[in-house]
Parts: sequence; structure tokens; C-alpha cells
Amino acid sequence: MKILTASQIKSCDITTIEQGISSINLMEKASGCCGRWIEEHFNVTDKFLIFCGTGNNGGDGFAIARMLYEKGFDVEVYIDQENLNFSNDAEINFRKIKQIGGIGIHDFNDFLNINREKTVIIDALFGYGLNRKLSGKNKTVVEKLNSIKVVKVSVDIPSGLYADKLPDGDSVVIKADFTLTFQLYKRSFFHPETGKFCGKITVLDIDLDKEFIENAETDYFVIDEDLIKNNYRPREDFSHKGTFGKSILVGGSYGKIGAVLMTALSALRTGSGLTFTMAPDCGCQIIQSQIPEAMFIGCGDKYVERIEIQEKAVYGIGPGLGKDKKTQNALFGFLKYYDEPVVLDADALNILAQKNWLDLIPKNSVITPHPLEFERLFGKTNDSFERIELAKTKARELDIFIVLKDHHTAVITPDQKVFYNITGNSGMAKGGSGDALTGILTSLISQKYDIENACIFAVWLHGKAGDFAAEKFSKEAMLPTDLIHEIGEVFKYLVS
Ligand SMILES: NC(=O)C1=CN([C@@H]2O[C@H](COP(=O)(O)OP(=O)(O)OC[C@H]3O[C@@H](n4cnc5c(N)ncnc54)[C@H](OP(=O)(O)O)[C@@H]3O)[C@@H](O)[C@H]2O)[C@H](O)CC1
Ligand SMILES: [K+]
Repeated sequence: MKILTASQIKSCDITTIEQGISSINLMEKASGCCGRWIEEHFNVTDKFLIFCGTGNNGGDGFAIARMLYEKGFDVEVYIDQENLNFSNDAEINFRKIKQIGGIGIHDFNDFLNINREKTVIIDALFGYGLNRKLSGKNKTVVEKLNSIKVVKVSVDIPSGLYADKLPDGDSVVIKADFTLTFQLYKRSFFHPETGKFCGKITVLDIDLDKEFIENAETDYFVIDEDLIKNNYRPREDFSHKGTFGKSILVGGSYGKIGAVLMTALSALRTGSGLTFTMAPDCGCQIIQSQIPEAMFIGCGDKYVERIEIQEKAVYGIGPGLGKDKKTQNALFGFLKYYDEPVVLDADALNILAQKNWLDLIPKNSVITPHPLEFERLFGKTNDSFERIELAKTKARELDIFIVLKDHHTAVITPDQKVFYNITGNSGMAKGGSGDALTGILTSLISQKYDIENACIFAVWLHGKAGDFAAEKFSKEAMLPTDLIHEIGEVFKYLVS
């Protein structure tokens, strides 16, 4: 699914309207989708306080108020009565609710304490037309709404948030529990500084012009299930273990054997045909007894001291590797002569950063840094938008793929495309989750998924398995090994 900018969405609106539907009917359709969602998720005994701005986001709010009222809901509307300079469509819908006696219309300043129990706030102050930070009564009413613990539903975008950039420094933004956004995700939904205002996001299809969206230029995409289902290749029956590639997972050090063990286990669970672990001898018993399916190649006593090159294999290097001098030399010796794509994670990245060996990374390799590892590799950035721009530059310069791990992990490609993942949860923020991702990635590349698709599929699969594990064990109790064991459930889900 594409992510378009606010101005592209506005142009798409205009194109849709030029194709035949009037703007007021497009608003009616958008508001109707919101009304139906609200009706499905709340009780008729709930009271709705709908806060409306002067633009079409406010117009949606007026239309939603009318629709909920007509369905028997208790509705009150709040506006800035000192600024009735509405957009054309907002004006039309404002007049409609004024004619309905049963909908109270109040000024923002009249909004006093409320019975929180049965009240739902609908935020229809601003949408993608926001072009400066909130001030005056708009700012005051948002601060007031944020200060009370009551369910908030934002129409299109939490008011105060821009669609595709960070808010200005001391901005005020509605902290929504739900965001009902029209047609496409907005980029700010996926960044840590901004996504936290959205709550649970639902994309409502309002039938915007499909051809416009198809032809729209963008570098930004969401990894949605359509993309995955087009990408996933069910296993052929007439095949043998060699068909499904050879993964070599390199890592582990004394006391951190579990990392490379989890990486190997997740490579196997992802369907790797032949799986080897290259780890220090101190890990041999542990790995061989826990994963008999993975062959073991000893490469040192307590640390990885050498990384031998094997033909027709895909290497995943880093989990639990440590940064011992011998290990540094082993990594240097390997990368100096190996020019096939590799997956580099954790301490492999920290060694490359520390020794400034970035130019040793083979083309089309995949690095999987979390933000701190990214900073060690490429330097500080002021915010996550800047970090993505730097990642795009580095992916192009080094001709590599960057899987930038965060709440919404992003895959950045050498041709500067950015794919945001929407599976996963905070239960995965535990040591070992990254090791599992490395195994999934290595396994998919060894199974001949092209690198871009392997990265996209891997982050989605990893997050989905994490969601299944959270469902089963709770976010607090779930373990990375639970996530690994749920990988099979995700494959079954994909073919269901
Ligand atoms: N395709 C769709 O997604 C559809 C979306 N719809 C809804 O329309 C809004 C966008 O409506 P728009 O009128 O373009 O803009 P907003 O309602 O977001 O903002 C209204 C105007 O407010 C002014 N503004 C901007 N920032 C501020 C601010 N900080 N303080 C005060 N006023 C502000 C600005 O006008 P100016 O003249 O003052 O610059 C905005 O134009 C979208 O989000 C959806 O909710 C349609 O209903 C259907 C299709
Ligand atoms: K809004």
C-alpha cells in the first residue's frame, strides 16, 4: 500500500471529485464510513462530544454528528463560535445540524468536566490540511481534551499532527485511542515521535481515484497483507532439501550461545533446507542437543576466531558474536574475500562501526541495526525522520538494504524505497527478538527470495509471529523462542 503526502492526497481528492462524485458526497461517504465504524464499536447509550474545526475535517465532524443522531445516539457538537468561517462543505453540514433541534452546539470554552464513563470524544478539528501548529482556543481545547481520561476517536489524523512530517517543537496534538483514516496510511503514523498519538489505526476505504493512486510517485509504502500474499511462495511438493537453500548462522560467544541458537532455530522454522551454525566449541553441546537439525561447525574455543567460506550458502552473521579481537579479525578475513550478499546484525555491525569497515559490506547485503547500532554506523540524527533520510542515503551509497528496527521497523532499499511494517508489538522488545529476525531473513534469502522481498517478508513474518505469541502468552510473558515457535502458525495463516 502506498503512502502519499498531504498534498498528493488533496490532489487525489480533487481528481476523485473531477471523476464525478461531488465534494459534498465524498464527505458524506467519508463520514458515513466513520459513522458505521463508531456504531459498530460503541453503545447507543454512549454520549458523543464532537469537536469540529472550520475545514473539511470539521465538515466530516458535522456530518458524523448528524448521522449518529439519526441513529439514536446522544450527540453534542463543539465549535469555536468566534470563528464560523467554514469551508463550503463544512458550512453545508453545519447548517444541516443547526436545523436539527436535538443536537446541542456549544463553544469550545463551554466544554467543562464531563461524565467520563459513557462519553466518547470525536476529534474532527484538523486533518491533512493542518499547516501550522495549534494556537489559541484550538490549542486550549486540545490540551483540555488530553487532560481528561476519556475515549478519543480522531477523524483522519489526530488534530495537531501533520500527515508527513514532525510537529513543530512545542506542538499540542490530540492523544487518540483510535484514528479512522481515509484510504491510505499517513507517514507520520509510523514514526515513534508521532505514531504515539494515533492509538489503533483503521483505514477506511472511501473509494478515492484508484488510477491516481496507482500513478502517484512515492518512495514510501506500508507492508500490508496484499503485498505479503503476492510475495509468499508456498513450498513446491516435488522438491528436496537442497531446493530450500543453505543457511549458515555465524555467532555466539561464551555466555551468549543462545543468540545464535535462536537465529538457527528461526532459520529452520522459516523453512531453510540445510542449516549450519558456525560458533565457538563451547556452544557445541548446547546447540547440537537443542537443535539436532542444525549442523555445527566449530570456529574457535570461546569466540568465533575464523569464518570459513562455503559455496552456495547465505550467511547470517552477528547474534551473540561479541567483539573479541580474534572475532574482529575473523570478520575482516571473511568479508575481505566474500562478495555475495550477507545478513549482518548486532555485534557484526558494532565491529564494522568501531573499525570503520563499512566498505567491506558486499553489495545487496542486509544490515539490521536498531537505532543505537544505526547511530554507531552512520552518526547521530535529530529525529526518526532524519534517520530514515540518512538510511536512504547510506543504502544507496553502499548499495545495501537496511532493516531499521523500531516500533514500526522500516526496510530501506538501495533505490531509496521505504517499506514500513505494521505487524509486531512491544512484547518483542526483549533480547533475542533481533536474533530471530536474522534467522528469518537469512533463511528467506537462502530460499531464493530476492533480497527486497526477503526483507519485506521477513519483517512482516517476524512481527506477525510476535503478535501470535503475544496473543498466546501476553506481551509481558512472551519469549523470543515463543515467537519462533509461532512462525509455523503464520505460514498456516498465510494459506488459510
Ligand atoms: N480524501 C480524503 O482523505 C478526504 C478527506 N476529507 C476530510 O478533509 C480533511 C482535509 O480538509 P481541509 O479543509 O483540507 O483541511 P483541515 O480540515 O485539516 O484544516 C482546515 C483548515 O484549517 C486551517 N488551519 C490549518 N492549520 C491550522 C491551525 N494550526 N490553526 C488554525 N487553522 C488552521 C487551514 O486553513 P487556513 O486558510 O487557515 O490556512 C486549513 O485549510 C481531511 O483530513 C478529511 O478529514 C473529506 O471529508 C473527504 C475526502
Ligand atoms: K482530526
